[in-house]
Amino acid sequence: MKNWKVGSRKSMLALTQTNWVIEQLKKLDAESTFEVHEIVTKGDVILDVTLSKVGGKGLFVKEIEQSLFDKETDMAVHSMKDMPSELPEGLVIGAVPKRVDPRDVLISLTGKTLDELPEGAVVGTSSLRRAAQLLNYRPDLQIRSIRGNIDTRLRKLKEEGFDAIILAAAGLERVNWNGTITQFLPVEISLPAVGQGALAIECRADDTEMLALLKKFDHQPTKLAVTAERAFLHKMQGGCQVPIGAYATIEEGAEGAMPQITLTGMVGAPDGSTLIKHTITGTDPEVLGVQVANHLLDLGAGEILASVLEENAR
Ligand SMILES: NCc1[nH]cc(CCC(=O)O)c1CC(=O)O
Repeated sequence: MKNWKVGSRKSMLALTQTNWVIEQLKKLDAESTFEVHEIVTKGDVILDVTLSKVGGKGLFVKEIEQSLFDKETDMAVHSMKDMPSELPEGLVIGAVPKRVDPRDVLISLTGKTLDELPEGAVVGTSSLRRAAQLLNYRPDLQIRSIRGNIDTRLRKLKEEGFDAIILAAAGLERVNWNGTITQFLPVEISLPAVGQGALAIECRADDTEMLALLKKFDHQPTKLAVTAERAFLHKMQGGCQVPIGAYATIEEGAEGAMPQITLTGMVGAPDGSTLIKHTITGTDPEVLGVQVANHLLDLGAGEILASVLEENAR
């Protein structure tokens, strides 16, 4: 019998995810109770600046991690894509639940798909990754920054003159707003952010009781895929504010054989002029992430990322 304290951001999406995780954990451990602690992060406070310019990794997780260290909370539910590729010493990801749809989606007021949007249409996104890929596919589009939680962005779509906005399918699915989606963008056009569609449950590395509970909730194929994507991100030295995407799929091996991981990585110039992508299949997620990253670095990804960092410093 234990009362676990669960840290969460205050947004509708964060609280929905946290409550969903709690429901699942209750099924695995009927003895325990859980209480949610709402925590405001830097990313929630600074809303008027493009994410890539706010700077610093882990904008949405730092304050929550501090509360874990201070033992004000015992676990925290994050969107995996908001997690920096390296965790602070003393904290671990205790469970990676099964991933939901990893794709980006287009939401347009007129119901027009990406191919049908008129010449010069205004598309809202503050993600350099999404901008790079959209402009590479449709150089005529105008990309405009849009910030805020998903409810705010859907309101701005209507009120601020966007023809369309791009969001993650996962967030909309979790809050039951799939009905707003006009088009699921194929990963060949918009490679998702590292970890998109997955959750990370973070806890203290020495909390064996918590770890034992979370272990039951871990989804191995998702963990393998996300590990490969995050190894790639780490080698590219990127946070969530860089024009980097990665997506891994898992093919279960025959009886006793290792699952096959197919990882695609992407780095793009935010103006869409250059897009570098590469896919490799292997069995070791860490090795695979580094291999894909090294291949992209050989093709000039380092120069693209350096010029983005320079742009942000201005
Ligand atoms: N950038 C913010 C963010 N962080 C996690 C999600 C939801 C999707 C997910 O969990 O992968 C979103 C919204 C979005 O990108 O549309």
